[in-house]
Amino acid sequence: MIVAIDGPAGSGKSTTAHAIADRCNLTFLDTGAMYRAVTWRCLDAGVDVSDDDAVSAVAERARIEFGKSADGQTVSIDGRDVTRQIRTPEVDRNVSVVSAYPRVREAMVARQRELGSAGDVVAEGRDIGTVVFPNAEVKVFLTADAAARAHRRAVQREGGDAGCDAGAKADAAEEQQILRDLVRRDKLDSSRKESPLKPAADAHMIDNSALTPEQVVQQIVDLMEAARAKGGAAKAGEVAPFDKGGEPLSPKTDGNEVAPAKAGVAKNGAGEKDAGRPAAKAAAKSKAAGRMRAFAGNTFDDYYDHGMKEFPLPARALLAVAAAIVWAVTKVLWPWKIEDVRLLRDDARGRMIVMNHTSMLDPVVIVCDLYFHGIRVRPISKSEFNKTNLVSWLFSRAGTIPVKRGTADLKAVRRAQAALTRGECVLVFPEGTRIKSDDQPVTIHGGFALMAQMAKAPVQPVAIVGARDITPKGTHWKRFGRVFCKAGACIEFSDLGVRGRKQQALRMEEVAMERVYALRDELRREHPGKM
Ligand SMILES: Nc1ncnc2c1ncn2[C@@H]1O[C@H](COP(=O)(O)OP(=O)(O)O)[C@@H](O)[C@H]1O
Ligand SMILES: Nc1ccn([C@@H]2O[C@H](COP(=O)(O)OP(=O)(O)O)[C@@H](O)[C@H]2O)c(=O)n1
Repeated sequence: MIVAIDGPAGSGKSTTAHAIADRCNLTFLDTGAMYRAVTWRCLDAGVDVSDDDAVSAVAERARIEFGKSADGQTVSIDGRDVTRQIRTPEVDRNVSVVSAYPRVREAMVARQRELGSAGDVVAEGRDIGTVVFPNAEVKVFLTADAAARAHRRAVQREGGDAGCDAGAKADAAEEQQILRDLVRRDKLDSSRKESPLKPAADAHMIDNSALTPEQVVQQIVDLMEAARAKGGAAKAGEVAPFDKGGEPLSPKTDGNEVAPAKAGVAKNGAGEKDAGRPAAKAAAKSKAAGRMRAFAGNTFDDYYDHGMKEFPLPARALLAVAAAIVWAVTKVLWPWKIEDVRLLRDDARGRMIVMNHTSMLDPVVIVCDLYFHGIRVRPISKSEFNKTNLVSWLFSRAGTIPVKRGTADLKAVRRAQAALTRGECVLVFPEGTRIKSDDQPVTIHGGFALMAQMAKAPVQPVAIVGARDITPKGTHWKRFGRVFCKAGACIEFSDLGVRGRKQQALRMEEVAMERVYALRDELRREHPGKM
């Protein structure tokens, strides 16, 4: 299970996350400590924190590790233990500037996913529920009023603990200064362009101004239990989820792995035991984590296994240029428009997008539109397309995941699951082939529901009309013409009204395709003559 705790400074995230990790035997991931460590490294090395490039270079090169000591968790950067150094007022004052740089965030998020990859994590920070683990089963946004938070921090600086001692006092002038710094940092964190501090749409808000730490922990443990009951852990005899190595997951893991584990994260009392778990073992073996290096002999599989934002720089640059060209050309030749596009763009979660299939323009529309809104889409493509190395090369850089049709291609299922869990969208055409006329027989391939279910991701229906007309049956000529798409609301497994994983997957197949065809029919009514 992944538990995401976000909130402003001094709201009790670390205290709460630490206690939950201890109580529920989860890995504790303190993401703020990572931004602090980078900030400390820059200050220590005399790097100007207002220099985006210089700071980003430090972050991209940094090796950040967590460890354990008698006092709790330790953090080191490039081999230096900086557990205490990262908590100074100087780091406090500079960390929000450092954490606002996009390349710093990209490097930290990749490392956080890597550290959390074996699953069973409680991670705390500012963007955990929105960006780092958007498919976390439990998301909490902790708040407390600013004066209470400043008081807690002032007491903490003086070696006390407001959580244990409600009457603890701190120096009033110091407290005022902390309050000013904290309000300034909250403002910077909430107003930055990249991953600002904000609650995820599905986060539970907990204002703990008047709650004890124990009460907060209990509330979250209750939410975890409710989530577990709702998710209905995979039962014996039903669809068995698979880990990265192809082994069925143990009942304790839940398929929420995002990428394989590497050593270095402090696990609360479960280190050795976990190393023996099949999922963790297999994950440790795989290479699918962290940024890929350019010209390092990357294979096609490396591309299928990595997040698109982890592709090497030349591949990302190529994709940006290709997306811009394809967008411009298709907009001129077949002016296309997506109705209700907000439903697609304004959701940070990894979603399984399902669509009717009429032409090669269909994936282009979705992939390009979402690309320019920061959302990466992985189309599932027939492996028959990959006839030559050149095609495989191009398709792998475009983010496609190949599937061997007519087989239970578990590799493709696991790759799609990993992509969804990372927060990427996966695009599937369940009709399997381009449908050129309404009397063409259609067989729906339902694997998409299983992939979504394993990643605990919703399914989003989309329909397209008009694209069929640009390549009429029997010709290769392309006609000009307008193309219309329409996005539907996400369908959640929990809203299907059926119990049991198998039944839910079957129902999802039906409901999702019904919605796709209902959207298509609406488009046909709105744009008479478009098929
Ligand atoms: N519910 C609470 N009531 C009172 N004090 C709290 C509460 N939760 C945390 N604290 C105290 O506030 C201080 C800051 O908490 P911390 O967990 O470090 O916050 P954050 O990680 O959000 O910055 C700590 O000394 C902690 O013991
Ligand atoms: N996920 C995260 C975590 C922290 N941060 C940044 O790192 C700073 C320090 O985070 P922290 O969690 O250690 O801060 P406190 O809440 O403990 O004071 C924050 O003010 C943010 O600027 C972030 O941008 N994203």
